Amino acid sequence: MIKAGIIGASGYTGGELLRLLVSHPDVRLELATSRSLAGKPVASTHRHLEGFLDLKYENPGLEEIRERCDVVFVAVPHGTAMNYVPELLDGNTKVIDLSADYRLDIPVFEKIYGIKHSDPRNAVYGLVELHPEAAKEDFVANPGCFPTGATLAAAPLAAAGLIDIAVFDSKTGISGAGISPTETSHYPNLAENIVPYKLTAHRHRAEVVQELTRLDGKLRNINFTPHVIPSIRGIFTTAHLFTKETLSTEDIRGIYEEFYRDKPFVRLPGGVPSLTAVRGSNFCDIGFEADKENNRVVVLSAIDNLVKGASGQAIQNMNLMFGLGETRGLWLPAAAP
Ligand SMILES: NC(=O)C1=CN([C@@H]2O[C@H](COP(=O)(O)OP(=O)(O)OC[C@H]3O[C@@H](n4cnc5c(N)ncnc54)[C@H](OP(=O)(O)O)[C@@H]3O)[C@@H](O)[C@H]2O)C=CC1
Ligand SMILES: CC(=O)N[C@@H](CCC(=O)OP(=O)(O)O)C(=O)O
Repeated sequence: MIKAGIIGASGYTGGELLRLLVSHPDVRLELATSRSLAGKPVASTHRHLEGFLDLKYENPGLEEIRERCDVVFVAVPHGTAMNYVPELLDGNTKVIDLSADYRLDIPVFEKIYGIKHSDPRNAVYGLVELHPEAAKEDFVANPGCFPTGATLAAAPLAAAGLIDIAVFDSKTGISGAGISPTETSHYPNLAENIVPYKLTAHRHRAEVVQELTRLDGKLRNINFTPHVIPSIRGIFTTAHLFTKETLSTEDIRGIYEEFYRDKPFVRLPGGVPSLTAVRGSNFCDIGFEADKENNRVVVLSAIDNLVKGASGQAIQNMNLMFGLGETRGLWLPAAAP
């Protein structure tokens, strides 16, 4: 059994890691850390786990965490994960970081986040569908939630060198903002509302640019605008991809089917994808339609931000890093109505 630990287990992605790992056939949950809740039962705050685990939150030193765990998921805010990762990697423990600290080249990270990086190491970007080499690593940077949905929506056309301009319009549920309440998450501000933010310069744009330009070095014009919607989970992305050639919907289907062949968590169900069809699952559902008149392809993607956008994708990475089947413990349908 793989002994797994979670740093930052009291948060939303921590809770989702616990939910998925508690029934993973090859994992034993060894450790859930919290600075503020040490000594309290994990199920006293993650109420959905009542009856599933006896763990109590702990707050041990990094050396002890390393000794007790074969894998550690770091689920703390960006700018703080880099305080944990170097010492965790100072042994045989594998580490998957859910924060943004190791997703970008360091100069790009420092510019976008305004944070001085304290650790010079690089990590593989763990978007498994594009980076199978992550399986060979002991340390993986788990992708951002918006970039997962946006990059998967555009990757096949980028890899074919067909995109001229990419415009991503994404809508997220509020759990993307983490467990601490904010003005935006206050019920009267969000219910019956839609809140666009960081209209032209959201920090996740850099991840989408990094990944799409890896696929097509000539692609320059990449735009991203996020919105918060009054739902708890899910990211729905509408990508307007202006193409260099006129494509038909059938052309696009051929390109996407070929690109995502043997990628179990990307589905092309036909028609318009739905957040409810992926909620609680590790799937990314993609739909598309050609607008021949304007050389535009509209691609739609739906993910659960806490699963494919964070904790599920982290477990997908863990499975591959330990030589397990990619879908192990993750082959679950959505909690649709
Ligand atoms: N929510 C989402 O949809 C996604 C989140 N992520 C990333 O995953 C990471 C975790 O996100 P999320 O679970 O939403 O965050 P939360 O705010 O819900 O939880 C983070 C937890 O980390 C602990 N923490 C906070 N500050 C520090 C610190 N300075 N040092 C150590 N521990 C700290 C807190 O626990 P305590 O105070 O009990 O110690 C807190 O419960 C973040 O980097 C986030 O950006 C990535 C993809 C999607
Ligand atoms: C609604 C909301 O605030 N979402 C967050 C993104 C979610 C997140 O956790 O970002 P990472 O994937 O980089 O960790 C934001 O816009 O900053």
